[in-house]
Amino acid sequence: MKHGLKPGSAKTGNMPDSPILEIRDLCKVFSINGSCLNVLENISFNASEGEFICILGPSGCGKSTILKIISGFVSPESGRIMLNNRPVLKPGADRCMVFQEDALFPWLTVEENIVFGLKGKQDKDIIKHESERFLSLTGLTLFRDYLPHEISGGMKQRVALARVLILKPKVLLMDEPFGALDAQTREDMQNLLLSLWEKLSHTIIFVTHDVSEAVKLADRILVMDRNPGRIRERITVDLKRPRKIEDLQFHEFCKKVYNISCCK
Ligand SMILES: Nc1ncnc2c1ncn2[C@@H]1O[C@H](COP(=O)(O)OP(=O)(O)OP(=O)(O)O)[C@@H](O)[C@H]1O
Repeated sequence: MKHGLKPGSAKTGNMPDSPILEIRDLCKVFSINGSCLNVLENISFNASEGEFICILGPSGCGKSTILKIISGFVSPESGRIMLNNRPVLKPGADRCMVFQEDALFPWLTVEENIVFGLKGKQDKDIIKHESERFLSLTGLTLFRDYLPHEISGGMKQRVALARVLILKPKVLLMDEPFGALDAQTREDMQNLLLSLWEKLSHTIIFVTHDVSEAVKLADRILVMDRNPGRIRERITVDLKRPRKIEDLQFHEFCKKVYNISCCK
């Protein structure tokens, strides 16, 4: 059972006292052609261990910038990030990112891509063991010797997911990872991600602009405004899991979130 929850239940608003990730008062300004763009203003939220948070908002509201700041690749003007009570000041393997573009190494096989981050850090037996485990968890065992150009877009995203999960990050940062996939593959990937999350208990911060994707996946949804990017609303998704888009309750919840995210 993951993070002390009953299987099939969503978290309610009662988060443990000590979050794994604390984001406090993040502000970010980008300078473009001599003028300043106030991209993020006072972004604050916590994530509990094993929590699945979706950040939902319109294009340009700063969703990706939040992930880049958490990953340590972009510095905020002000504010702080604490991971396990330690300040985040630079990139680290405890925070891994999955993007919309798979960014696999085209000259490496599926298996070589998956174990790439372990090379030189673990001994051969452990790498082999972990490789088998993650190939199996992501349904890629039969495709281990294929090159990226020989597999489908959904399979590439499975490789991208396995490649970061094998590093056992504390926090998985996902930037519209399924945005380029067709509807059926996208649903398959959402289900795969949820099953991996149940087994591996990662904390996930997932960016999307798709309301039904956020409702299907999240324990909590942070709805953002733009210009400047701010958190307008925090919504606990108290629907039972697994969530099915054909259920009336799911549909009603999506309508509620849609109304919140669309009205000013
Ligand atoms: N390195 C940069 N230099 C200047 N401006 C930037 C930079 N990165 C992002 N921006 C600007 O910051 C704003 C927020 O960008 P960001 O990519 O975080 O938004 P987003 O909500 O993820 O958008 P989308 O959903 O379209 O990906 C945009 O106006 C973007 O042009």
